[in-house]
Amino acid sequence: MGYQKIQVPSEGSKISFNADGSLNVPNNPIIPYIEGDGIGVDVTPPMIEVIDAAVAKAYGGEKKISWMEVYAGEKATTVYDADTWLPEETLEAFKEFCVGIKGPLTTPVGGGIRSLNVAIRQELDLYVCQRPVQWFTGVPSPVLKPHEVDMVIFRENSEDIYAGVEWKAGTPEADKIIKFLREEMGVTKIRFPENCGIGVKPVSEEGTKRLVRKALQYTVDNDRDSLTLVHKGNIMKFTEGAFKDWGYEVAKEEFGAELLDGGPWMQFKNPRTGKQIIVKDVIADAMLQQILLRPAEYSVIATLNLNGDYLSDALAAEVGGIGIAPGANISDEVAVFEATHGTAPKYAGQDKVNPGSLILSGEMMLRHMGWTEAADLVLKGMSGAIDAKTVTYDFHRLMDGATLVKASEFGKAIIKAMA
Ligand SMILES: NC(=O)C1=CN([C@@H]2O[C@H](COP(=O)(O)OP(=O)(O)OC[C@H]3O[C@@H](n4cnc5c(N)ncnc54)[C@H](OP(=O)(O)O)[C@@H]3O)[C@@H](O)[C@H]2O)C=CC1
Ligand SMILES: O=C(O)CCC(=O)C(=O)O
Ligand SMILES: [Mg+2]
Repeated sequence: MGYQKIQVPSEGSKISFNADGSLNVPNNPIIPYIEGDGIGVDVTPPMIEVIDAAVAKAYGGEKKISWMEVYAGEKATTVYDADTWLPEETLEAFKEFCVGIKGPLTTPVGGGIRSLNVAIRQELDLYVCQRPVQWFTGVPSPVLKPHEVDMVIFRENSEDIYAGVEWKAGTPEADKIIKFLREEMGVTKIRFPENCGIGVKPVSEEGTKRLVRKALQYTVDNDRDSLTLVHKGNIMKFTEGAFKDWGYEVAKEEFGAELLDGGPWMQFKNPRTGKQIIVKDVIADAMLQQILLRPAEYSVIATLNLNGDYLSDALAAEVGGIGIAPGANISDEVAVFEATHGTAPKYAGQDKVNPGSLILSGEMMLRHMGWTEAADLVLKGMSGAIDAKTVTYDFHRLMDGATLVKASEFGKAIIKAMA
């Protein structure tokens, strides 16, 4: 399509799909990226530099990414107009080019615009938020055995209270919903019905099953030994509880899982390796304790949107913090890779923060594209830079004898360590 402000690179071509549903990645793919608000200016350039260096080293010039800037957030309001935060053509570009990456975008608390990050996930139906949590040797950690932390969160990305279906206290809309609940639905448990905000938590069978299906398939493909459904189903029975029940149903109906010792846990054999896979569930509050005290017992996690948000940052803290926690938002057609952290406004523009989260999101992107040699080099570079104790402020403040480097210098240290 013709774009208004987006400059499509003259070199390069689109990633597309083969008839069997696999990705067809040309040697010179065009990859759209959003720089991001706040520290976006600090982490996006090193990400591009590191990914380009890994691709060049892995393929000796045979492959190369053509980066294409697309706009969202504050930058969009300057490139387009003051009211345009998420241009339609940005979404179109992600759809057309199938694979992209983004820096963080600001969301005001309380009032103002709704989350652009959530809007991108909703508009493109990126229903899986995949966030791997893995420790790099030498990274400072508050847990005793950080090497035991190796989990992959599959967070449902399109439903739940996170979808933003809510009304402000005192508005006619909130009052109307409260009146309906009390007068037509017999609800007596709204403690203070006057001046009360109301939020809705949609959780569907379809939304749950497509997420859990992806998580179980990942468990099989990556020879993981368990999948844990994390929920608060004791309290929210028909949303979080239903998520658990539908999750077990997918395991039973689509993966042949059977009850383990009378249930509710289940098990099935990995059809690829013959190894046992346990499907279990843990209540969300207990899970926040479990991941600290018994991390070795958890591998793949499937959970609803808000739980997944909380778990992502909590788990990231165990392996060095959100400065190094990557992520991906994936649908059946489009994937947009994204750091777990936000815009950290107090550090914006200082070339100070850890670009590791976005760089590792880039690593996930390369793996998604099938460019595994380049992805492996990014991991090698990251490990090497940390081994050499050349680290940004977040690691430096917790590491003895380390050399403090800027965001851009950390990128260069990664590239140096790829050699
Ligand atoms: N996907 C997205 O785009 C996301 C956007 N946001 C948005 O970002 C804004 C700010 O949110 P906030 O709650 O402050 O959360 P942030 O993730 O932006 O920052 C919280 C703290 O995490 C640490 N941190 C974050 N990024 C890095 C990094 N790259 N390197 C090292 N440390 C880092 C800093 O800790 P310390 O102070 O200890 O140095 C920082 O103060 C909000 O508008 C929020 O809505 C939030 C999350 C995700
Ligand atoms: O969209 C936002 O502002 C916050 C999103 C967030 O924290 C996340 O997805 O992890
Ligand atoms: Mg978050």
